[in-house]
Parts: sequence; C-alpha cells; structure tokens
Amino acid sequence: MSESVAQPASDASPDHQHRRLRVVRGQDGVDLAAAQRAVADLLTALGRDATSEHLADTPRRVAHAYAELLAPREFNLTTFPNEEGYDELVLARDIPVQSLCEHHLLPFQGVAHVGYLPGDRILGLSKLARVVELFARDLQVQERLTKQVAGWLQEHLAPKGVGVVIEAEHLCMSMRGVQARGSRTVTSALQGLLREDPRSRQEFFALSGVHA
Ligand SMILES: Nc1nc2c(ncn2[C@@H]2O[C@H](COP(=O)(O)OP(=O)(O)OP(=O)(O)O)[C@@H](O)[C@H]2O)c(=O)[nH]1
Ligand SMILES: [Zn+2]
Repeated sequence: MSESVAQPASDASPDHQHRRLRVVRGQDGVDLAAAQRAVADLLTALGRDATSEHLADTPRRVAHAYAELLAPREFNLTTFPNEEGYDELVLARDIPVQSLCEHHLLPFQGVAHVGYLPGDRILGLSKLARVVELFARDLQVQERLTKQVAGWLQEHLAPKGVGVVIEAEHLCMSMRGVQARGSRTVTSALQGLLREDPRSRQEFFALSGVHA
C-alpha cells in the first residue's frame, strides 16, 4: 500500500485546523490482459465455449470486475483537533462490508461496527467506512480484515482505544460446501483502552449491538 500526504488545508483558522493524509492503494499488480486470458482458460476448462457470442466478452468483464473489487477508492484521511476534549466513544454502526474470501474467491458481505475513544484528534466520520473499504477490497479472511482496520486506525489516528466488529455471511459457506445459509461470522479486534478497560470494552460491544 502506498500513501502520500496531500496539500495542507488553505483555511488556517482555528476552527478548520484539519489535517489530511491522502490514502491510495492501487490494483497491486493486477495484470488485466493475463487475467483475461486466465478467465477464458477457466471457461474452457469448465466445458464452456469461450468463443460463443454470449461468453465472448466475459473474460474482459471478469478481469475488470476483479480489478475493481481489489482496488479501494482513494480518500483523504481528514482529522480535526479534539478541541472540546470529547472523551467518549465515537462509533459508526452497520458500515457495509463487501470482500472476497481468499480461499474460494467468493464474496463475503455484512456489516462492520467501528469505534474509537479519541485522543488529541477526531476523525472525519466518513473515514471509518473508508478504512473498512481500504482493506475489504482485497483477497481476505475476516479475521485479518478486522485486525487490519483496527491496527490502521490505531497507527494513523493514535486514539486512546479502537474497536472493530465485523459480522458477515460467506458465500463459500452458504452457496456451496456446507450450505449453512444465513450463518454469519462475527469477529472483533480491540486495541488500547477498549481492550484493557472492562467498562470501555463492554460499552463498545453494547453500542455495537453485540452481547459480550
Ligand atoms: N477462518 C476463516 N476461514 C474462512 C474464511 N473464509 C472462508 N473460510 C474457510 O476456509 C476453509 C477452507 O477450507 P478447505 O477445507 O481447504 O476448503 P473446502 O474443501 O472448500 O471446505 P468446505 O467449505 O468445508 O467445503 C473453509 O472452512 C472456509 O469456510 C475466513 O474469513 N476466515
Ligand atoms: Zn471461502
């Protein structure tokens, strides 16, 4: 992943002392032409006529679809000084999560609840969902995705604590294999006070709607 720092905000009045970090993750080595050839080979291997009118353009579509699913959108990580000394939890509930399981290349999807206890700075609210997408648009396992979101926020925001819960249904578990339709997997990652302080931890899970 590569990151670059954007221009500082031009409005330097105290109310607008925000800082921005441009967060960029490209398609990390996606070779579209090779992917297209591989999809054509897969169709042939599956006994399909990859040259038929219906399938002729499918390799191109699939290659582009995977490239898109593996490339999170760029965003500015905008933070503001915590001038009011806000010291309670900030929690964004029910952030949609869509990712691809690295074992079967099938989607898993659900919601994330992401919260933090502010330190010196607070975060633009939309950025919690942006960070989820940053790691979800990858080949993933849910546990790693959960930890990456928490670790990244801890590193870049330096809050007093951070917590992430993800609840997701894996199509590899519901459409095929065990076919446990409707089963959702819940994972969590906590850092700082949300991990160490029982009251904060309990409050985070309560606000997330998870009974711990
Ligand atoms: N821990 C974890 N496992 C996952 C995740 N996504 C998929 N899996 C599991 O990865 C495992 C891969 O196991 P294998 O036995 O190699 O694959 P399989 O033969 O297709 O297994 P079945 O799904 O049981 O048919 C399966 O149990 C999947 O349910 C995830 O995010 N986290
Ligand atoms: Zn899977």
